[in-house]
Amino acid sequence: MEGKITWFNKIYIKSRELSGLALDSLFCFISFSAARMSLSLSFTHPILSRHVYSAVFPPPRFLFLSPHIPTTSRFPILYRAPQRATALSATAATASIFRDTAASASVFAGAYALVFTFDILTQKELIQQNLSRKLVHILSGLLFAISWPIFSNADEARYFASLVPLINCLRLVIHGLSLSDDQSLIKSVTREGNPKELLRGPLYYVAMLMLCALAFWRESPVGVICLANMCGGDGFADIIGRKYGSSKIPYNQSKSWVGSISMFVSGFIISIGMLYYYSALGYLQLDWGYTMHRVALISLVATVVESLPITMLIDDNISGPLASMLAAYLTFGQ
Ligand SMILES: C/C(=C\COP(=O)(O)O)CCC[C@H](C)CCC[C@H](C)CCCC(C)C
Ligand SMILES: Nc1ccn([C@@H]2O[C@H](COP(=O)(O)OP(=O)(O)O)[C@@H](O)[C@H]2O)c(=O)n1
Repeated sequence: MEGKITWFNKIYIKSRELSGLALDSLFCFISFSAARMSLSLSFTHPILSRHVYSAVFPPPRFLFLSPHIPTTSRFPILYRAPQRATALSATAATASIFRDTAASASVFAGAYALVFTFDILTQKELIQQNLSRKLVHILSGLLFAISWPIFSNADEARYFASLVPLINCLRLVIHGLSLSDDQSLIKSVTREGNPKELLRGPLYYVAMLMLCALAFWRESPVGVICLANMCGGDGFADIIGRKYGSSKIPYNQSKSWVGSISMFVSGFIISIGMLYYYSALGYLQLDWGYTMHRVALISLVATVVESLPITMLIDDNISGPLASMLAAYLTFGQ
């Protein structure tokens, strides 16, 4: 089946060189119909370097072999992926800059609001300080990754988005060195209220957000999977492991089986959720059969690395994300 399909796509590509839109549409329609009729058609074609869809999760409404022409999304605030390299006119470029500046400001305001909200909840003793910090850990990175589609389709959009973690890195350094005092930040983000704590876990965490936005952005599954495991997986490992983790891991008495299992399950579920979000907006074309297996492997790698007794050598906000990034890059190849 796979060999025949490879020949089919070679014919399709040749026909695209020789014919016009008519044959192009015909082949795409036939390919699309064949793909949807199969139970789990999945192949990667070296020329196309694409994964086609399984019929289980029908692809978003666009031609799965050809890039999709941007259309107005069901959610006008979110941009669908640009499917053909369209030269941006000067007007469009200016509009993109305004759009991305506004998006950066909004996301930055969201970051402030998130930390301020949990500070108030902690001050009013509505939630414990440890839980507050972990919820900030879980929500900050995931909401940051979820916000990426509000930026424009311009190539520079990722740099505007990365301004937010960059400014937060500066904020953490300034307050971590006690050059200025921000008790709201210190209480929401540190364990014992020591400003110097800002220079370790939180700083590495925000640096990873910036790295994922710059290096992978919306067009690669690697960044969102990495953040799903660092933010969601590690966050729930702490919350559930701290509460129910009586049975410790033999090689690391500060970590528990329940905590690690929680990390694996939440990292996997949140990764799939993020990938489906980006797939639904047209940024990713995934075969869900293979994707599920790959994501499970990546979450397992992240969980094992997080369980290792190496925190004194390297913070788990560095080791975990880097391990996830490497595993995701090797399995997804992009
Ligand atoms: C508590 C945090 C990290 C500590 O991790 P660990 O030591 O417990 O392993 C998270 C620190 C978050 C930071 C202060 C704020 C980051 C904001 C982010 C760049 C943008 C979020 C935007 C979104 C729309 C809320
Ligand atoms: N795999 C894990 C991870 C954390 N935990 C629990 O969560 C607490 C904090 O975990 P951690 O040291 O990784 O915290 P962070 O470095 O992520 O802030 C641990 O002391 C454990 O009680 C667990 O039981 N199992």
